[in-house]
Amino acid sequence: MAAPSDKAFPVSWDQFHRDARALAWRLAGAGPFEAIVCITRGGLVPAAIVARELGIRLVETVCVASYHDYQEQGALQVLKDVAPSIRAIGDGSGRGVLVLDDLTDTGKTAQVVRAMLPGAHFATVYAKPAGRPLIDTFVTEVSQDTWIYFPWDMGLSYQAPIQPGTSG
Ligand SMILES: O=P(O)(O)OC[C@H]1O[C@H](OP(=O)(O)OP(=O)(O)O)[C@H](O)[C@@H]1O
Ligand code: HPA
Ligand SMILES: [Mg+2]
Repeated sequence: MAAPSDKAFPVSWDQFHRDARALAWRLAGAGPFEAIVCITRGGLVPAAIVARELGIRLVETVCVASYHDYQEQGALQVLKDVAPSIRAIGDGSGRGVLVLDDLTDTGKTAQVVRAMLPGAHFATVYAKPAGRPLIDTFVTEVSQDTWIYFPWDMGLSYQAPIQPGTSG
């Protein structure tokens, strides 16, 4: 089991939209892409934004789950594979396919999907150092001991002041 992350990187909807759009700008020169494969569930959100920016209407999912408890990675499960019609792109290599996820952490998820589509272009909005070598394009790198808090996982709540004992 990995050590719990002690730094927090909270991301608002606005910031996520800006960062996903910045990813689309970087990807605009890396294509053309015939299809997007998004790694659910986190990849669904950047996939919607990038698909809109790059005009890609063929969007497929590969369903992978590994973090079953908060900050704890368990056995990686592929719940749904990539459709044969998408695997056939690029003469079966995946060339011309854009694989999208919200982030790469240990890189294990990207590694499993890379084995399915070796020639595909892999992109994430955020990357940690261990996963970075598996990703072709990303926007922001955070340290390995940082936990990224996505807007769909959060709600408004009271924040204690940095200086203890000074709350009003
Ligand atoms: O690089 P790794 O260490 O493999 O971790 C990265 C993966 O972990 C999270 O997905 P998760 O399995 O939690 O499922 P979710 O997208 O449904 O939240 C995240 O969305 C990435 O897909
Ligand atoms: O830093 C993270 N944040 C959210 N989900 C994650 N899944 C793996 N790492 C992370
Ligand atoms: Mg995921």
